Amino acid sequence: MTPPGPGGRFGARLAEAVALHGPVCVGIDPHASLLAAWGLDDDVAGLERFSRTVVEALAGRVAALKPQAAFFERHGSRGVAVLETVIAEARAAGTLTIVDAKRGDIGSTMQAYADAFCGDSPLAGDAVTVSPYLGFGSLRPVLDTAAATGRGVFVLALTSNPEGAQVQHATGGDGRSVARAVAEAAAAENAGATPLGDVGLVVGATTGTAAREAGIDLAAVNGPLLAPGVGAQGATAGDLRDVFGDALPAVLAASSRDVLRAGPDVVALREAAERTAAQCRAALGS
Ligand SMILES: O=C(O)c1cc(=O)[nH]c(=O)n1[C@@H]1O[C@H](COP(=O)(O)O)[C@@H](O)[C@H]1O
Repeated sequence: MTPPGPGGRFGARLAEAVALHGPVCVGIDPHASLLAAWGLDDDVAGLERFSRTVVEALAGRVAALKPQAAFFERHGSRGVAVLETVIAEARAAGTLTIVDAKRGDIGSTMQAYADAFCGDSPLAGDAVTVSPYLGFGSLRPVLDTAAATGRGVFVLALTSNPEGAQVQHATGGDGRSVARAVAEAAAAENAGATPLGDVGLVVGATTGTAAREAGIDLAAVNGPLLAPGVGAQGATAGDLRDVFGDALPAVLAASSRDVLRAGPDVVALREAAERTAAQCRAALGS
């Protein structure tokens, strides 16, 4: 049975949210060091206070929130329960969530991940990040479940970390790099969708001209382009132009620590998110 989705197609809902709030997604990454900086203990109560403060500060004010599952999982099942609360509270406030879980496995297991993150489960947000390194085809269950429930999928293509290049720029027998093959497979999923398809890519804001050099036509992907790395990893809003070229209208810049450092004061968190959104809007000309 197809579980009920969150309402409407993801690509369209994201485009609407970006038009309203700007092209920025704020990551909820409750690092132990951030909990300490906020005067909270590194335990489930601290995690919950931190995460709910971010939702209270930013829900209804940013295009999307991106909880990083690892920071919840490191607290065990009670941490995962906090992640479920974050997803539910953001949804109640009408704010999209991208659950950053970066899952990837053989197809039969991928269906279980699809059920968890795109099905009738409290861990299902509006979109999920996935890893294509068991083969793009292994993602089929999550692509199909997401499509059936109105959710989105962000597939790693050119990640923001320097080590990613070793795998992502490797060339296959057909002469295409791994990243280019991933981008073209995503484009095939999004063919004909307007204004944006539901299968996005992750392309780090730190990757400079790598996409162009690899012959990747990011505009042809016709899906949202999640660009982490703005702020703490050294990328600026201005770098987005170089990275994305004529694909800029599809970009959703992501920043976590750079915004979260402004907390725990909710007004300061809002100002930090607004500042990032204004810089990205200016850089993207949107
Ligand atoms: O999928 C992601 O969001 C992601 C992909 C990537 O290539 N690089 C990357 O940093 N991320 C995530 O984006 C967040 C970056 O956090 P900050 O560096 O604090 O802004 C982390 O949760 C990362 O796991």
